[in-house]
Amino acid sequence: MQIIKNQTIDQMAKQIRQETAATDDAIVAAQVADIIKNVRENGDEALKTYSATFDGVTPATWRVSETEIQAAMASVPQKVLAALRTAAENIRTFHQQEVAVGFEDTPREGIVRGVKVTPLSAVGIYVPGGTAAYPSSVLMNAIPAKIAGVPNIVMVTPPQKDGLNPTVLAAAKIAGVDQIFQVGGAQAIAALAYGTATIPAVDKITGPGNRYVAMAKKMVYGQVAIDMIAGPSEIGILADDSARAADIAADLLSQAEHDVNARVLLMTTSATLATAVNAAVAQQLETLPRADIARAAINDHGVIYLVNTIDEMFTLMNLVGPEHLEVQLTNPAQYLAKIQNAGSIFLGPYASEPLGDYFSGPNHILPTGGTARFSSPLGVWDFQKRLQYLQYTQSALAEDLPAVTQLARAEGLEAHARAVQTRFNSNVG
Ligand SMILES: NC(=O)c1ccc[n+]([C@@H]2O[C@H](COP(=O)([O-])OP(=O)(O)OC[C@H]3O[C@@H](n4cnc5c(N)ncnc54)[C@H](O)[C@@H]3O)[C@@H](O)[C@H]2O)c1
Ligand SMILES: N[C@H](CO)Cc1c[nH]c[nH+]1
Ligand SMILES: [Zn+2]
Repeated sequence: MQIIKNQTIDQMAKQIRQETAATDDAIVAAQVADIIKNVRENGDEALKTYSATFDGVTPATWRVSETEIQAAMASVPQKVLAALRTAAENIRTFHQQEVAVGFEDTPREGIVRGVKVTPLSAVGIYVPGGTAAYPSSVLMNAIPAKIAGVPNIVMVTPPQKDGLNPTVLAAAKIAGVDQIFQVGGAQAIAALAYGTATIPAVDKITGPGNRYVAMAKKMVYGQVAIDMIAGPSEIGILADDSARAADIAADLLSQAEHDVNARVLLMTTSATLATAVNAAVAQQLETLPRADIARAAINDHGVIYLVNTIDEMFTLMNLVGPEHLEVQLTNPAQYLAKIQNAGSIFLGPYASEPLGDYFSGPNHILPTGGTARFSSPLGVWDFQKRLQYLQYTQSALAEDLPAVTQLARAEGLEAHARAVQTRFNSNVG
């Protein structure tokens, strides 16, 4: 990894801003715009072309049948099913605490105002499947949707030459997904946004994916809602001399192996640790099955910042706003207050990032590319919406009438003033 040292905090901040901006690729944008247009105009025919081109296979049917799901379930080893079920339970107990409830109040006699919360009617969940299978992303998407009460959860995932990964289908069964379609990439996002003859249009699309998927979600926003930009994985680690180089290297590689575009950062006050982490990364890469992907990510998007103080680390990491942030500093919990921008935070020497990817309960669908400045982890809140309501008695209306008509006329909106006045007149009259 490149080591940045002997620079001022302003110089390092400038480099971080440049790296973050570089993730929004104009070539990808143009390609994805084309795919969306084609799917919108040509529906399933366009899906066939893109599946053949990008996935090397056009499935005989887009929809996965119940028989295929049952067969997949039967083929998954019991130990894997047990682990999936325990993970599902941990995710469920965590997310049940996120349920938003409405309220109703009576600010004065005769006035009732409130907010009612309702689930979205139909959501599309994207489950990645380009270079790896992601049963964990099925659980992370579908369980919060289920808790929110969404009646129609439509899953899409890229087709595979040998059929869909059985553990992905088992996870969908465990989580209660309603329909599964084998289509991936930007074309799947376009299909969910606009609908095709076989794939239903939904109200919101959630879930992670590579840069094509992330760009497509960004582009269909407005036609449908999206959860966030959840693109290629990222990890930022803050470490001092108390951290073990081998542990840091392992966690950096855990995210680097996702994608050649994954971003991995270490900020440390220790020059000795920086050198040791670099050596450990090189050594661990030698035995990693997905070394090619991880090496490309480390070489192209891997940086170690050697900083002067712990405060500098937090200032710079808040500029990055990484998807995952590990705090491997002495007494890590004391630093929570200093963190403003990060998707998910892992404190101390034992909270290794993959615990969050698979198992412990917090969601692994998280904002990337610096968007943790304004986005949050996927949660039950993403599958709920709010409606407001208001009711008045006649005497409450009489009391508020003068102020409301004043405000309407101050805006030059006479019809508004008359609407309220008329209601009052007709009711007294
Ligand atoms: N941010 C998060 O919350 C989070 C969580 C899990 C995974 N991830 C990320 O999800 C991604 C998974 O990526 P993946 O590639 O394995 O699966 P994917 O399903 O995201 O992407 C595969 C699809 O990309 C499309 N594609 C591939 N090359 C293309 C090209 N040249 N032009 C147009 N489309 C193309 C194809 O349609 C293919 O089906 C990784 O980047 C990983 O880091 C992010
Ligand atoms: N680290 C990914 C989010 O960036 C989530 C994941 C799923 N499986 C393994 N990892
Ligand atoms: Zn991961």
